[in-house]
Amino acid sequence: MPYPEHGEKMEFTSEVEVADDAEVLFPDSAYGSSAVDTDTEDSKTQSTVTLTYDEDIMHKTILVGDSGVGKTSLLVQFDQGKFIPGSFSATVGIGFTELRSVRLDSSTFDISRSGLHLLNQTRASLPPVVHASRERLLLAWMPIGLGRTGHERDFKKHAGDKTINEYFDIAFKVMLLGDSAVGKTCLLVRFKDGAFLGGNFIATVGIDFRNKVVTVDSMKVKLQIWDTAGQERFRSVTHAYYRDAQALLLLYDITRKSSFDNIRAWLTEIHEYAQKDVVIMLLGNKVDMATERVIKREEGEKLAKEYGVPFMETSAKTGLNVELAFHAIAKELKHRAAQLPSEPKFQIHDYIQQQNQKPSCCSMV
Ligand SMILES: Nc1nc2c(ncn2[C@@H]2O[C@H](COP(=O)(O)OP(=O)(O)OP(=O)(O)O)[C@@H](O)[C@H]2O)c(=O)[nH]1
Repeated sequence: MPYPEHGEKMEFTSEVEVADDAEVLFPDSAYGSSAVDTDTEDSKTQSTVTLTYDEDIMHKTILVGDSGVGKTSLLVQFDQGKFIPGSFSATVGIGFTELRSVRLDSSTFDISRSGLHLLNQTRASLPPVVHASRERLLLAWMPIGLGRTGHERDFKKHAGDKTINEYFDIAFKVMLLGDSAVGKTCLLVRFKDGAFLGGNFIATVGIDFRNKVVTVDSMKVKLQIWDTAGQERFRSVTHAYYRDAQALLLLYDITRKSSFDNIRAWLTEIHEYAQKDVVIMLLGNKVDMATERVIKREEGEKLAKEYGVPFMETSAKTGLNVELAFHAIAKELKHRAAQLPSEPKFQIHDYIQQQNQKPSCCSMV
């Protein structure tokens, strides 16, 4: 059920038939997304199906079923065209495979700019009707995508996610939460690519993620950062992801009072859906818009203190405190996971305060 947004078009005229010489190009299986800059074409297969689409389409499909029924094998068959026999090893959590360009007959279904994310999850909704060959699977999957994230195209501009194969010692899942338009996507893009997404605001649809490896005390820490849609209508989608997040960055916009007032409701949701020991950080974003400020810094500090969470003001536009926010989270998570008994307990509040006192901290202007 694709969302009819951003001008995408997709038509299915009849039962899918695919030529035997169908071939998958550029398969990729990894955590994270990457970019291949190829042109998008409208495509047809042997007159029985007509697909028309543009680059703005994003398809996400979830494989569901009991443990051991063959979800992973089906995905590997589709992605790599082979069956991996041997001892069964259960999927832990969730994984995904992304296909970026798929050749079918003489036409090329180029989904490189948006990606096809096939989520492999033990319990979820949206079971697709599938046929057990990768070409048929593709066509079975294509029409049931979840939509796309609004900034996908802008992500791609920043040329690829090099962290896919980057070495890391330990990985954590971090989520960005907060009302729509507070700057979650911009904060992520600033941290990941060092760039600011100005221009027209395009709301995130559903959820998306990007990886970044940071070094904490000589350990490589991979942050898998999930960017959620702030709009109410996507809330039930994003709730499902809270459970296995180790850290949550909760944002409000210092120029919009309602986004600050809603922080209490966000914290209630967090307490309902997230792990009890999840690391939470409150961020007042858009601090560069000083003349339009309606929420004082002290108000943010007071609220954070009330809930016992660290706080800072950020700007995705100038980069102020963006690195610091993610590094503080990475440090806290790393210390929790790999703290030597001899080491003193890491104090995230103290760390932020110390870093803020450094004269060169923390802007990338
Ligand atoms: N001046 C300024 N503008 C910002 C900043 N961060 C984001 N914006 C702008 O605010 C708007 C919303 O930013 P997004 O990052 O897309 O907001 P979001 O929280 O991801 O929104 P949803 O995807 O709907 O949840 C965009 O027009 C951005 O350019 C900032 O730090 N300073």
